[in-house]
Amino acid sequence: MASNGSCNAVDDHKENRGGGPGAIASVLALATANPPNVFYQDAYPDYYFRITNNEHRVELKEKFKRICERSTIKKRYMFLTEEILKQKLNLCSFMEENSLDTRHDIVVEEVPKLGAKAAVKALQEWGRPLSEITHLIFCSTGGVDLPGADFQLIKLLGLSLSTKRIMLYGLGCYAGGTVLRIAKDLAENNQNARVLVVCSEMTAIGFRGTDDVHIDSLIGQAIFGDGSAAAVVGVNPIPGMETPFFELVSTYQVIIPDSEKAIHCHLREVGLTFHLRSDVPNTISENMEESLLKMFEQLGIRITDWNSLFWITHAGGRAIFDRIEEKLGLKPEKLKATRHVMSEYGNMVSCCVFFAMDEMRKRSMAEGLRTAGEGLEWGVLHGFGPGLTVETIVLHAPPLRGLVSN
Ligand SMILES: CC(=O)CC(=O)SCCNC(=O)CCNC(=O)[C@H](O)C(C)(C)COP(=O)(O)OP(=O)(O)OC[C@H]1O[C@@H](n2cnc3c(N)ncnc32)[C@H](O)[C@@H]1OP(=O)(O)O
Repeated sequence: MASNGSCNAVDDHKENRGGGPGAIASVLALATANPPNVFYQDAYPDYYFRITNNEHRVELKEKFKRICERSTIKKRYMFLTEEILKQKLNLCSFMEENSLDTRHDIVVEEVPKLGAKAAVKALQEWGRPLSEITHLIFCSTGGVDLPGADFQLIKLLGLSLSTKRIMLYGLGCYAGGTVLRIAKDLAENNQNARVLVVCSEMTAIGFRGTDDVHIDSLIGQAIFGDGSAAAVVGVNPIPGMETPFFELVSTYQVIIPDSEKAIHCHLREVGLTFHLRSDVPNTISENMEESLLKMFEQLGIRITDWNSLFWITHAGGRAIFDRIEEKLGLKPEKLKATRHVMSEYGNMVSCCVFFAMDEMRKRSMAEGLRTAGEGLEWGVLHGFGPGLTVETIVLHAPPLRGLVSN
């Protein structure tokens, strides 16, 4: 990497801000959670074709096996168990009308609870009084309700009733970047703000059987999993009490032109449908470099090798990581955290970037590295999803100052 001086870029950024010096938001605590039920990918084709009553589709099952194998996923967690599905057979057909109520009964109840599981852990790690949480951003693809999952979470956690809430439904996989972008703006522009960010995603909104035609829907059944993640974001960390793991230096959201039909999902009486074109890996990878160059240029940093950064990328699908590596000349270890998330949990929509961030920081600390970003100072976080929408965040990882493995 060539730069105008790594830390200077952050200092310049601080000085240019209306919020005054020091007003740069950091991730101060982070945690993840999953439902208890684990599904191993090598056994999943048998289970899935049996539970959805599709065992007669022998060739399709073989194709599903190939997709599962090539996904590089080892296991996923899901709230829906065989026991539950046997009682809710309308979730097991391909397009059962009137299944939305069944799905909603589950996700409206369970999405806030799963979110609370991660939030409790993040708040514990943060260690400050609950009353210091000023804002809550809650994000979930499914479970639209009034009052929403944000309201339920306030009750579950016992947060102040005057916590300022933002509820984001239905964004999809780029939302991990979106919530951090909004958290940064809130934290940097409201004195003493501490923003609790929570993502909670459940496949119950779109779990379904299969037909012979819609292979993209079948890919969704092979890769998505349930999970939740939470982070506390704020400026001016209290020395000795709050640890800034990753500074959110700058953010960028863009729609890739003419890619509207590449990933789209629709909430119908049959639940959330999932549509995916096979050009997604190419489209995402081909459009990544331009945004990165633009962002680093604005910070006065010239990158000559993308391997000089640490990478936190949405665990969307194996073929996407392969194309990104090829396109940007990344060494295989650069997307290690993302590939780890894909392998151990599958695609958990908005939560994936937080899982990758947590994995990276824990590994960095366990290995005694200088920063939570694999010992490096600068990194990027990418969320991508319907639109195609890409969220990019430039991250700065300050020195860990003697923190040891947890
Ligand atoms: C929800 C959100 O908001 C955001 C998201 O994250 S959406 C999800 C984004 N993820 C993706 O786009 C997945 C990217 N794709 C992949 O990771 C890989 O293609 C994969 C794991 C699905 C398969 O691995 P692969 O190396 O491509 O294996 P490959 O042998 O070529 O494909 C397996 C089969 O799937 C089919 N296939 C792959 N992608 C397909 C697609 N998009 N549509 C239809 N069929 C597809 C192939 O034709 C192939 O069929 P045959 O075995 O009969 O030839």
